[in-house]
Parts: sequence; structure tokens; C-alpha cells
Amino acid sequence: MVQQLHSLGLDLSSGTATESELPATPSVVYMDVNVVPEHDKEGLASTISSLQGSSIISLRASAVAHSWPPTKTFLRYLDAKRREALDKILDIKGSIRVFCRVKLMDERKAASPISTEADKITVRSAGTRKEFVLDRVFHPESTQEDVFREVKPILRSALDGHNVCILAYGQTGTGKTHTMEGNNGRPGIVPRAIEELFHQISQDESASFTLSMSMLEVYMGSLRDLFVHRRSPARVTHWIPKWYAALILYAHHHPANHIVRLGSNLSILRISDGTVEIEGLTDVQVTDVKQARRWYARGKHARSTSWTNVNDASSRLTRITISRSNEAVDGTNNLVSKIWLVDLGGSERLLKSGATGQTLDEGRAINLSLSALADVIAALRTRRNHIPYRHLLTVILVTFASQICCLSLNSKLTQLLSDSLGDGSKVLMIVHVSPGEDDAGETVCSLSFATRVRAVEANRELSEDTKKRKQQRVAELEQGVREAEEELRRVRDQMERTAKLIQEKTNTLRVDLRGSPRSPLTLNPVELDGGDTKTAEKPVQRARAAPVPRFMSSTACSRRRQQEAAESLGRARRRSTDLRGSQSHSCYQTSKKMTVAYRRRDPSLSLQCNPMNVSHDSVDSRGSWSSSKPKKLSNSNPNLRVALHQQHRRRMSDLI
Ligand SMILES: Nc1ncnc2c1ncn2[C@@H]1O[C@H](COP(=O)(O)OP(=O)(O)OP(=O)(O)O)[C@@H](O)[C@H]1O
Repeated sequence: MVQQLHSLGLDLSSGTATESELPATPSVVYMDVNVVPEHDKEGLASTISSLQGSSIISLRASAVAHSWPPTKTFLRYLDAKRREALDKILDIKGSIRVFCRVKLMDERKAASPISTEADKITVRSAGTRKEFVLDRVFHPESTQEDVFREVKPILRSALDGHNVCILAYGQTGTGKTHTMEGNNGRPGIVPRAIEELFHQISQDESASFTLSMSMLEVYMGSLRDLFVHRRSPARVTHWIPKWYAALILYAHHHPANHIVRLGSNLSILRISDGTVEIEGLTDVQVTDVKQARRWYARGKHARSTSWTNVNDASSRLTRITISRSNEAVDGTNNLVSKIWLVDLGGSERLLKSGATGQTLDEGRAINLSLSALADVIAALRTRRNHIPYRHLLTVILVTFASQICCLSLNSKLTQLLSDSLGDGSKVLMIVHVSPGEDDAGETVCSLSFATRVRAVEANRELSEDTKKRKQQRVAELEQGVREAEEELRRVRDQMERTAKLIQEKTNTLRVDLRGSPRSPLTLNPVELDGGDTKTAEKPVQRARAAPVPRFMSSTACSRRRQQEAAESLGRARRRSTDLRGSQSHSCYQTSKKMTVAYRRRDPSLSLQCNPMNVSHDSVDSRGSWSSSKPKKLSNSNPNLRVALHQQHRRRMSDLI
């Protein structure tokens, strides 16, 4: 403990640390000093000496309990620490990371030509052996959880304000959709990311967040909004002339008319600050996981029922826009970041697939698009002045002059993602390969592309020694992130516990006050008990029952007197019940007259000596004559009491 205080720049040997010696950044010591009431030297010195041996957490906890502003500062400090460590990790690991996932082997198939290690994949085929080093390789038995565990940190960095792009790439049928979407039992990256983002937001008190979502499909250079319902030509034919329907269907199937087919009305805008916007794309704000899941299901449904039926040739994109506002916390402005989750179209080699016609166009479009993507990433990263969107387009235009669609696609996909691929953004590409012998050639192609993308970031080829040191540093930083997160959790728990404790204490105090002799509490029950209606009921009932203003209500003393009076009244009643059977009305009349006469002579007497008069009125509102009146007589006139007693005895003896 003392060492930690030392490391923060406090001279403890003399015990004369002053406020000016406190570190500028909020820290444990800063918190401690807030616990010391006057920040005085002596107080600080004694606090420090009393703290020796106590745990640092309990110390912070006490600070949390004592002062709210430093707590918020402390939370922000911890959050900043965590973010800094996470940024460093991602920088060391590389802001372009390439993973490989090998599809689960079909049991009927022969031995796979692929062997995997943690960051290496080897393909043996036709007497050749090719080795590819990537950031992470997932073997065929890897689960969706394994994959998501590696993706999670990058999501956190999106919440911290970085643009993020996660792309699934690979041959058709190798599991791109399985990784990105998954199925009900095994959800993929997109549904998990949605859940994780909302979870992280709920935990983060350093800022307020707003999330919005869009989904679109890119096919042959057209963009389709997946949140907008479109009629299929098949449905259109119900209400238009047959010749016109035939024309539409012809247009739908003709490769040159792809834009007409999809009815794309979305255009990409590049704003001066470098951000990219899609004009006309639906962007829905989502406030909770359920709502986000519903919209995601809607987008998936729109794609699966796509009348173009081009799922394996189209790229599906989900965009999550995050607005982070620190205004409520420290007055800083909004920070907007984007997460692109992209399920790219299949990347088959055209020769192998033997595609013709439209399929050939699609294949060319996809391959060219992907190679353009790698070039664009490279250009953005090396901060080349000229980003080769147009250059690529020219090359493509020359090579495939007849395929205007290729040009369109290249520009669209790369332009769409350009602000999330450049410097400052985090890119994660998951290359999918098949474990089958037949697909070995395709696998080598995909892995070569992956290596090319990975090489965009310089210094990827490191010596073993450097790699080891890097891994060690990453492990340290990861430990730092875990500790910061753990501390954040602990501080939040402590805050909750403290708030609960305060509430309990307040309740107890109020209950005590309610029971106190001179101050019957009739405060607003909700205000009193924090909405706890069970405990709030009592004061309400009491308030309703009180016939007099609050300040006039009875004290404990008067209540005690009332109780005694009630008891003696009870006794008197029982006696009078016995008497009632024997006493004649005339006797009552006589005694009444005499009482009145007595009162006239000395009115104070009956009131003064008989508290029952008061209690009779207040306790027994029915005014039972038989209980109180004989009592009055007995108290006010001893002679009369004797006469009555004798009379009573005579009557009783008559009865016997
Ligand atoms: N790792 C895996 N574990 C279990 N099943 C898998 C795995 N990868 C893929 N599959 C299964 O293989 C089939 C094809 O996968 P998927 O549709 O995801 O491929 P794809 O690459 O997205 O194809 P396309 O390019 O046509 O979109 C699916 O039935 C999927 O469930």
C-alpha cells in the first residue's frame, strides 16, 4: 500500500504530504484524500498510517461511499486506462488482422490436405506444400464461441470510437454465412455482436450511446436496402399485362440490366471529412437487443426471399452506427463510429467452376471486387495520395469492357467500406476454406489473398524473439485490461451496495422517527420509502385516521394515559354490566341530578379529578352512560357512593 502511494509521488516518510503533491490524474490517493475531511496534512498523514495494511479496494470503497464526484472521476479514469490498454493491444496485434476458419470436414470425405496450428495453415496438394502464416487459424472443430472470443475486443474498440470492418471471405459453401449469421442453436458473429454491444453499453457509465442499424445487399454493382420491402416480378405479374410482365422478367434475367432488375435507388456519397454515406438507405435506431434482433431477422428474411435468388453471388452487409456522447459526463462532443459486418459473395476461381453467362459475370465481378479491395486497403494504409478506385476501374473497364456491371461492383463495395478500411479503423478478415482435397486449389487461392491483405500492414514478418516479446507485452496489456474491467466492476458493485446501504439506513432512521414520541411522521410515503408500498402504507393509514391536525395528534404520554383510561373504562363497563340488571332508572335519574348539582357548585371538580371524562368522549364515542356516570358519582361524592352501595346491596340481597 505504502509503496503504491510512493509510486504516486507522495512523500510518506515525513507524513507531510500536501494536496499540491497529489498526482494530477485522478487516482487512489486522490480518492483517499477526499475521504480525509479537511485535506489537512495531519489528517492525511494519520489516514495514510491508518491505511497501512488495509486493502486498497476497501479504501476505494470508502471513497465511493463518501464522495460522488471523485467516484465518477475514478470510473472515467479506469475506463480510460482500459481503453488505452486495449488500443495498445490492437496496435501491437495489428489493425488489420486476418483469421482463417476451416470448414467442418464431411465424414464421408477422404483425409484432408490441410493441417492447422494456432497461427499457421499448411496445404499439401499434388506433391506441393504451401504454408500460410495468419493471425489466427480456427481448426474445423472450432465453435462459434471460439471465433467470437477473438472478435470481441474489436467490438469494444468500435464503442471507443474506431470504425470497424469484419469481412467473411471464401469459396462458396465454406461457411461464411455460418460464421456471420449462424443458426438458431449456434448464432454467428452478427447476432452475438448485437448482444455484446448492448451488454457493453449497459456496463459503460463513461458515456451515453445510441445505436442504429442498416442492412443491404450488393449484387453486381447494385445496392439493395434489406429493410425495404420490394415486390418480386412474380407478384407484379398478377396485376399487369402479360407482355409487360414478360418484358420485366427479360430485364430481370439480362446481365446488362441488373440495375433495372434490382431497382436500386441508393447512391454512395463521400463527405468532405472522408466519411461515406449511403443516400436513401434505411437506418433504424435500436434501443434494445430485442428490437435489434427483430430488425436483423427482418433483413435476413428480405435477403432469403430475394427474388433475384443470388445469395451465393451477392454480398450481404450489416452496418451498426454507434453515437457516443460524453456530454453528460465531461461535456465533450459526439463521436460516431461504424461497424460493418460483411458476408462477401463466393470467391470461386472462374476456370474451375466452369461458369458461363450470368454466373461468369458474377464470378468475375466478385473476384475483381475482392482484388480491388486488397489494393484499396493497401493504398489507404500506406496513405498513398492516389486511392486506386478509379485506376482499378480503368483497368477493369479495359479488361472487361463489356461487363459494365464489374465496374459498378468494384466501385460500390470498395467505396462503401473505404472509410472503415483506412487508417485508424480496425479490419478483421475471416478467410474460409474447405478441408476437401477437391478444393485444395481454391483454398490456396483464398489463402494467398488473405496473405496479401495481411501484408498491407508493414512489419508482419518478425523474428521469433520479437514475436515472443510482442506476445509477452500483449499478455501484460490483456492482464491490464482484465484488471481495469475487474476494478470497474468492483467499484460499480460497491456503489450499488453503498446506495442500498444508504437506503436501508434511511428507512431505519425513518421508522425510528415514526416511532419517536414527539414526532409522528406523516411524510410522503413514496419519498420516505423509495416507492416501497409495504412500508409506506402505515403512515398513510395513520394520516387518514387522524381526526385532528398533525401537530395536535397525541404524544406517547397521552397515548399511555389514554390506554390506562381505556383499561379502567373497560373495568367500569364490566362492573356496570353487572349493575345494569339491578339498578333502576330512578336511581340513575337521582344520581344524574346530583352530579349536575355538584358540577354547578364546583364545575372544575369533576373535570379535574376525573380524566375519564376526556377519555370517555374520545375513546367511547357511543357514550355508554352505564360506564362513566356511576364513576363520576363515585369520584365526586363519597357520601352518595356509600348510599348507592347500600342500595345496591339491598337489591342484591332481595334477588338472593
Ligand atoms: N464450421 C461449420 N460447422 C458446421 N457446419 C458448417 C460449418 N461451416 C459451414 N457449415 C455448413 O455448411 C453449409 C454451407 O455453409 P454456408 O452457407 O455458411 O456457406 P457460405 O460460404 O456462406 O456459402 P455462400 O457463398 O453460398 O453464401 C451450411 O449448411 C452450414 O451450416
